[in-house]
Amino acid sequence: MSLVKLQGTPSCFVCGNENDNPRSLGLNIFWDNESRYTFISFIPDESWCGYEGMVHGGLLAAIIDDAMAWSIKASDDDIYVTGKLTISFRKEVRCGKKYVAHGFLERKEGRRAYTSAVIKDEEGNTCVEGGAIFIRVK
Ligand SMILES: CCCCCCCCCC(=O)SCCNC(=O)CCNC(=O)[C@H](O)C(C)(C)COP(=O)(O)OP(=O)(O)OC[C@H]1O[C@@H](n2cnc3c(N)ncnc32)[C@H](O)[C@@H]1OP(=O)(O)O
Repeated sequence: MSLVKLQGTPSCFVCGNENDNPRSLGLNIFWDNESRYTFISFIPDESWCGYEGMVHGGLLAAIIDDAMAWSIKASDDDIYVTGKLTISFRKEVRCGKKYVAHGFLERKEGRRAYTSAVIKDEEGNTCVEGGAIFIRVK
């Protein structure tokens, strides 16, 4: 692994900082230059829950969205917004356990960027899978 820390977006709910967005999760985004994916490590706390002890799926979708957005940004300064987001929850994500998210840029076609992402637990099990089409803003 050869991880580079990306700057984050100060106001972002996922990768922002507490000064610009007190409600941000404040997650650090890294880019792996060798494997060419984003790397986000996190340990959810109880405030992330839907059902008790189980992390809210919408919040996991936000992390997946960010992991994919940054997989484009790592090699492209243009602004892309999420046009279509798909997500599959394969295994519950529990508060207090450690997880990693990876986002991959698959390909670009015109203004579209096709991406994918996963969230895995410490044992390497895939808990969440995502895919998205991002659209480059004119
Ligand atoms: C990396 C740093 C930042 C990290 C933090 C932020 C990450 C978070 C990312 C987000 O969550 S962004 C917020 C959620 N997304 C939005 O609010 C986007 C709202 N939608 C729009 O603004 C417009 O619908 C959009 C800019 C996506 C498209 O409108 P346009 O009028 O510019 O495009 P147009 O409709 O002409 O379509 C352009 C191309 O995109 C394609 N397209 C548009 N929407 C699509 C869609 N939903 N699914 C698939 N393809 C789509 C469309 O078919 C077409 O393909 P072709 O060029 O090949 O003809």
